[in-house]
This record gives sequence, structure tokens and C-alpha cells, in this order.
Amino acid sequence: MSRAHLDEWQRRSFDISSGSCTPEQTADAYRAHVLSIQYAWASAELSTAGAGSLLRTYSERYAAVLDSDDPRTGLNNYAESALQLARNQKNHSDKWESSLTFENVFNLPCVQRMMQDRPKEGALPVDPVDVNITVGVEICRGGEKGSDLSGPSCGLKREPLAHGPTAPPPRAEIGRGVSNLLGGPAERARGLQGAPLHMSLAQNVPTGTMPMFTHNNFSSTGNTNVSHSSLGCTSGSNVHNQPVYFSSTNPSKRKNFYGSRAESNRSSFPSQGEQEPRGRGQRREEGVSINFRSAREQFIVDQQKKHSHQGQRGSAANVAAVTKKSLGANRARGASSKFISPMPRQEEEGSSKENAPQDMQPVDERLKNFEPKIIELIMSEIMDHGPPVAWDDIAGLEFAKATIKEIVVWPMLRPDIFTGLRGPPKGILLFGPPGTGKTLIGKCIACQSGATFFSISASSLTSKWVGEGEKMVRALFAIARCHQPAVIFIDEIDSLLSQRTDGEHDSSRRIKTEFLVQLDGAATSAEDRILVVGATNRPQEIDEAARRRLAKRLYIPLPEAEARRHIVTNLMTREKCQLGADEMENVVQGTEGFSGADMTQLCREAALGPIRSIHLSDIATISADQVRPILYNDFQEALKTVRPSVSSKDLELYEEWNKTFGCGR
Ligand SMILES: Nc1ncnc2c1ncn2[C@@H]1O[C@H](COP(=O)(O)OP(=O)(O)OP(=O)(O)O)[C@@H](O)[C@H]1O
Ligand SMILES: [Mg+2]
Repeated sequence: MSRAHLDEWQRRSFDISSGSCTPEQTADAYRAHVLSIQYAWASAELSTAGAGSLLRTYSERYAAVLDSDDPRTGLNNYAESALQLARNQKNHSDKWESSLTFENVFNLPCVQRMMQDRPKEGALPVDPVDVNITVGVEICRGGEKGSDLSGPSCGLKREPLAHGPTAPPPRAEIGRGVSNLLGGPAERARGLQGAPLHMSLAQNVPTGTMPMFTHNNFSSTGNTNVSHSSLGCTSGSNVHNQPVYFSSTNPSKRKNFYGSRAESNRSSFPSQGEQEPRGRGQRREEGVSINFRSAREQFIVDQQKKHSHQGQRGSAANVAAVTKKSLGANRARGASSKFISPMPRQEEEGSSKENAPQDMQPVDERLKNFEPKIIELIMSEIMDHGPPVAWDDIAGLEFAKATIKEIVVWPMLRPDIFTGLRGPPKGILLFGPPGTGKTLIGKCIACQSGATFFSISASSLTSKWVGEGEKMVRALFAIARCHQPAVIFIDEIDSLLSQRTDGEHDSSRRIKTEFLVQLDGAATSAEDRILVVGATNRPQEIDEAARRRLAKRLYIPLPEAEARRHIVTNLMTREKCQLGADEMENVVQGTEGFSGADMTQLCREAALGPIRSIHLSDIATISADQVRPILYNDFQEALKTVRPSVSSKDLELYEEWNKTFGCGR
């Protein structure tokens, strides 16, 4: 080995032999030894034979430290858990025998009581809860101890004791089976004594109606891990209808059990409802036996009481249903089973529904097919609640304003005149350069038309859920129909109704198609007063089908000189401004090619002039009255920074499109 490794080896060996190492350190040192050996062998510093021999030696020493249960020298890594396991296993030993025999079973107080009760009609043989058997304590000498039948499969005999009590079988079976067995001295004398319990049961009780042994009614001090499968009893029936623990994994047997139990409920339990009051819960109340009752038992008892009025149906079904329900198991499972919504059922939510606010319920029969959440979304988000805008706030655009009034306002005033050919178009398209007041017109329609106004954008109709977008469109038009007269304003309509291409996403294509269908009025009648107003500054991108449906295409151009003056005057009336007529004229002439939005921006910039002229040290203290008015000079300064946003080239495109498709003069 290399020198460095040898030094390490020596150091570790010294540590180990010094006796000062803890078991952990010793184990680590040995493991490092093993690694060093492997490393040396891999580096051809050790022969295979030498490495093998060393590995064996140090692996053994390492393992010895790990496995030793001496706390001074070993880690006892595995021994503890192994011993634990071994300890738990002891009840599985073949030598273990139950101290409970048939003799001492009959000596049990509960069995005695049951035997005394037996002559009484309808009495239950035994209340399982009242049985209190202590396993592992010799009650009296076991008659069948060592019996060959209780050999390795003695769980058959022990199972009822270890896992719990006998929940009494149906009375029909009791008569032939357990009660006879336990209650009749003759039967006992006939050689049942000493015979394993399961043997007798098997002889007397028909298959599928074996009494079921459940574990929750016995107290057991022994740790009996005997599996249910060793019981040999694959199904059971339970007068108390407690939850049944199946010992069989065979589904067909379970099925048989269900079948037989259902059958026995119908045929063998005509008076089960009468028996019920004598059941466990009742007895407890009488104070006959107060034992520990688990929460589950208490629940079942409570449910039995609750459903006692349904005695005719038999509490078996009730409790089974209740128990299953509490576990969520009353639903049919599997791919083919019907999905049951976790929402409360109609009858359960009846009272809360009465208290529900009126607006949560569909207001119109026509909306009943739409989900309330979509309706709510459209009502709350799409309906516009912006600040009021008057027609006069819109500068210029006289032709567009007149046309809109003609289409929107008058037909609403005189719907009787605007019928037939005079009927208003179903769609208007406002197109033009950006910032010319298209959206402003939309807001004005919202305020002035008196119609219900819906303002939507493409984003409000897109959804991650497939089909949700179309549903929204349908719902939108349906709601609009319910709130006539209605205006649906679609700002930036090009993003929603752009030309359909092959590469586009399927969902947006479907939304578009749905929109076109709705726009066409296929779903609306001629009398419906729904107007769709679209606004765009990219009219050339609009789908030709949509273009046709938006029959009135109005060009919203850049404001002319008069309109620009109007905008400046309008905005300056709210400010302290000293602008002479000539100065105003200069401003108007100097803003050729400005859009309405540019004009607004210019005014804002000019309005900052007086503030900028204030000395920085005074800005915190100066009063509003002391701020000087806006002057022509401020406009001149502002004109240096504010530029028109629409290029003349773009303008030509709009003019061209207007000539081709526009409806203006
Ligand atoms: N004709 C106008 N009269 C008064 N103000 C206007 C006018 N046009 C534009 N404005 C002003 O410009 C602002 C922007 O206008 P608006 O949003 O209506 O433009 P737009 O045509 O919708 O632009 P875009 O095509 O970019 O959406 C308005 O808030 C308003 O202050
Ligand atoms: Mg706009």
C-alpha cells in the first residue's frame, strides 16, 4: 500500500487497539479499513488473494461490532429490531395455547346469563360487548389443550377469543347453531365438549351465515397476531349489524355473503325491528353492562337510534349504509360507476337555498342552461361601470356620432318606427388610428344609450378550460338578450376576430366561430335589440366574415383643426389657463396630425409648465393659488416634446381601407 494509506491504516489500528474508541468509532475504523483494502486491491497494490483474506477478516470484525448487543463494544444495530420481532412472534408459536376451553366458556358470566335468558322469546344469546374474556390467563384447565385439532391451525379455535367476540348470528341461525351449542346442555353432552368451536359451528351453521367474529368487543391482554384467514370462516352475519371484518380475500365468497345476508334480512328477520331494542345499545342504557364503547360503536348505536323509526326496513341496511357513508364507501366504485358530486344534495341544501341571495339564482329561464359562475362573471366583469362620458366630450367626429345616435339612440326611443328595413344594424365597427376616440365613443354609448352595456375584451373570453371560451360567448349573448336593449362593445376587436389561419390555436378558432354565429344573429330573432360595437386600429386584420357582419364600418379619423381646438378648450376649462385666441389658433395649427390622445398628452405636458417654473425650494410650501396659470409658452415648450403618434404612412392605410370598406361619406 502507498505510504499515505499505510499511515492512515496504522493510525486507525492504533485507535482500535487502544480501547478508547466508542463502538461507533470502531465500526467506522473497520469500515475505513475495508475501503482501504478495496482501494489498494483496485490500485493493484494488493494481490487478489491478499485482499480477499484481509477483507474477510475486517468485514467480520466490522460486522461483529455492528451486531453485538453488548453496549460497550457493539452497536446492536439489528439485534434490537430482530429481538423485537422475535418477541412479537411468540404468540405465533405452536406451543401457545388458549386457556379458554369449552368448560370455562360456560363458566363465563355472560354465557351463563345468556343461557338463562334463552327461554325468553326474541332474546339475544349474548351481547358481545358484555363478554369480557382475558386471554392468556388460565381460567380453568383446558379440556382440549394439546388437541390435535388445535395444532398449527389452532387459530380456528382461538380466533374468536383472540380477535374478539362473537357478534351473534341471525336468530334463524342461532336457533340451529350457536345458541343451541351454547345454551343446550344436551348438545354439550353430545360431545361438543372439548371439540373445537369451529367444528361445531361448521356443522350447525349454514355456509355464508357463520357468526362473524369481530375484534372490537373483546378485551385481550394477549398479543394475538393470528390472521383472520386462519379462521376458516369466510363470512359472517351480525345481528347487531356491526361492521364486518372479512377474513376472506375471495370476492365471490364475499358476494355470497352479501347475498345471503340480504336474503336473511328479508326472510329470517321478520321481527328484527323488534329485536333491535334488545340490542346492545338498549341494554347499556338499562345499565345491565357498562363496558368500554369505542367511538365507532357509539356512532353505530347513535345511528341505530336515529334510524330506529325505519325499523321495518331493518337496521342492517341502515347501519350498513350509515357506516359505509361515514367511510365514503356508499358510492359505487370503478370506471363505469356514475360520478357523484361531493356537493350537497338538493334536499339537504333546501334550507340554505332559501336563504341564498336572489341574484345568485338565474334571473331568466333562458339562462338556465348556463353555469351560474359564468353568468356571474359576465354580470360582474363584463358589464361596464366606467365614469360617465357625454357626447360633447367627444371632439369632432360629427358624422360618426350622428350615425351612432341614429343606430343606437333613436331606435330605442321609437322601436315601432325602426322596424323592417329601417331596423338598426346588428354590428358597428369603429376603426381608425390609435387615440382618436374609439374607446371614448364606446364609453359614451354605455352612458348615453340607455342600453345595457357589455364591454368585453379577448382576454375576458379566453380560458384554460376547453370549451369555456365559447360558453362565455354564448352566455354573453344570452344575457344580452335578457337585458335588451343591449350593446356589446368589443374593444380591440381584431384580437378576437382576426383572420382565421391554419396555424392558430383551436380554442381561439372556436371562440371566433361562435362569435360569428352569434353576430350573425342565428341565435337571435329580428326583434332582438342587441348591438355589437367593435373598435380597432387594425381593421385590415379583421376576419372578412366578421367584417361583413359588422355592417356599419365607421372611420374615426384624426381630429381636424376644429376638433383639436375643442379638445384643448375642453381640457383647459378645468384648469387655470390664459390662452388668447391667436395663441389657441397657433396651438391648433401647430398640432396638425395629432390624434385626440396626442392632444390630451400635449395639454398635460403644458399644464406641468407652471409647476416646473416654481423653484425647487418652494414646491413644498407654495399654495395652489400661487401656482401661475398655463400660458402659451407652456404649449410651445410642450410641443417640443410631444410628437404625433400616427405616421402619415399609417394614415394612408386607414384612408385606403376606409375607401374600400368604410361606410363614411
Ligand atoms: N375625439 C376625441 N375627443 C376628446 N378626447 C379624445 C378624442 N379622441 C381621443 N381623445 C382622448 O384620447 C384618449 C384616448 O382615446 P381612445 O382611448 O378613445 O382612443 P382609441 O381610438 O380607442 O385608441 P386605440 O385605437 O389606441 O384604442 C381619450 O381618453 C381622450 O382623452
Ligand atoms: Mg381604444
